[in-house]
Amino acid sequence: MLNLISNPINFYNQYDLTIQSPASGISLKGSLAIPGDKSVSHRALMFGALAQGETRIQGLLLGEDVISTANCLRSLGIQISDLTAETVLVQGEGLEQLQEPLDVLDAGNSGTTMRLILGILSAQSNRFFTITGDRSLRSRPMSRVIKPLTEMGAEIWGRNNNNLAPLAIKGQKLKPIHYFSPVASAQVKSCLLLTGLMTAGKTTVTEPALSRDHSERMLKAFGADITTDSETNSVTITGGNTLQGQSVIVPGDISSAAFWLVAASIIPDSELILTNVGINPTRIGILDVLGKMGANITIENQKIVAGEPIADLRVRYSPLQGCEIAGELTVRSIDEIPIIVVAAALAQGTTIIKDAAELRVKECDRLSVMATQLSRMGAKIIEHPDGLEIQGGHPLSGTEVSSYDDHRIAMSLTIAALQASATTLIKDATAANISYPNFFDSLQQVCHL
Ligand SMILES: O=C(O)C1=C[C@@H](OP(=O)(O)O)[C@@H](O)[C@H](O)C1
Ligand SMILES: C=C(OP(=O)(O)O)C(=O)O
Repeated sequence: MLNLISNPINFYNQYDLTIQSPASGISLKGSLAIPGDKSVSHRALMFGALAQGETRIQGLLLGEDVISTANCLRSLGIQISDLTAETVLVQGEGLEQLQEPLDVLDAGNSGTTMRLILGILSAQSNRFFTITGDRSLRSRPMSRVIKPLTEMGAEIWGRNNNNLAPLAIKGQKLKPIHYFSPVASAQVKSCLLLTGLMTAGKTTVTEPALSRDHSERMLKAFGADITTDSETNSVTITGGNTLQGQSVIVPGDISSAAFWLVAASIIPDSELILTNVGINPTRIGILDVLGKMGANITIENQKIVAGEPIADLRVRYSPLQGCEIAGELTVRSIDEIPIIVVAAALAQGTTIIKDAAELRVKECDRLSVMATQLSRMGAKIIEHPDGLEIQGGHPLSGTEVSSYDDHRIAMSLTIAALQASATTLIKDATAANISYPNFFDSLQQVCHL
């Protein structure tokens, strides 16, 4: 644990972090309980709201994105108990019982909240809804869900030819479709599954590669009629089945564990144990990427909890080599690419990341921001339209960098700064609270001088 007198990690003010490289270096040691999975937390709240009876959620993530989902659902008339309690209770109202809110719903910074809720609202007949978000979310494409929803008969209006929030939705009775999504996106798939749940007949979504399948698993557990076809990456829901409230145990988020997996791999003499991490096969691209790079990670105490596989991950320092990441591996590590860029910058040799154009429409343009901010610290990165080429092994040195208010960039730059010489100032580092509220406390806990 850090001695506070010589603590090199300090908040410079309310938002910005400084990390000063200590002369003797640091190492990371200890055990961390990883906070709840963000994707699973959003779904537990939403499916609980649509179910009959009570849903009990243990391990809900208290990140700002999940709080946005809870606030939207409360504005739609759903009772949700104190989010800080060990078990959060959601009193479900059934499939089409949401109330018309008196004000604009606010999805904050959360793409998952906005896209999944659009699927629910579109099918709430004879009610009118408006939804917006923060500056980042108002610039993210919503036509990817509005287009298929409109094919089902939904009425949705927005800026930029019905693409950008604020959006207005008039709930309707809808008709089922078979949608061939041009992007592998769990948000598109989950949005349409939710609409399909409330629409008579069979709604099918086929995607070019399998995106995370938490909705399929959890909807099935709540009693929905869902079938999947792994050969065609298709999922079909038959509408009309009521959902029944369930007990959900949220696994630790592997996307949050990823920062520690990379940090301990690149910082000499480190060893961390990350407990109760979700290892759903659609989410563990980061383990495959780090495996290809030569990381030393072992998976221990595997078990299935509430329909999701979990395990403890032990990671020890190990010199990394560059590798290529493309195709379905990119899809399975999509949120981890920013921290993979840090691993690649400190690895020997070249890393090539392809098929990652989706990163340009996340909370910020994550390809461009990681390339520019890490290059300011001395990394050698070439940007391509759909990816990055990182020439590893160039030493990093501290300077002023910005998170662009993106949680994953904030945490990735923090880990890079631990291996940089001199002092790094990370503007808007507190963006980390979107998905990892105690990230900096955990960092203090495992940092050893
Ligand atoms: O469904 C989800 O919970 C998510 C899906 C992914 O987005 P896309 O569906 O846009 O790929 C991911 O990037 C996001 O962090 C969470
Ligand atoms: C892209 C992300 O989330 P969302 O799309 O829900 O804003 C993320 O958490 O990295």
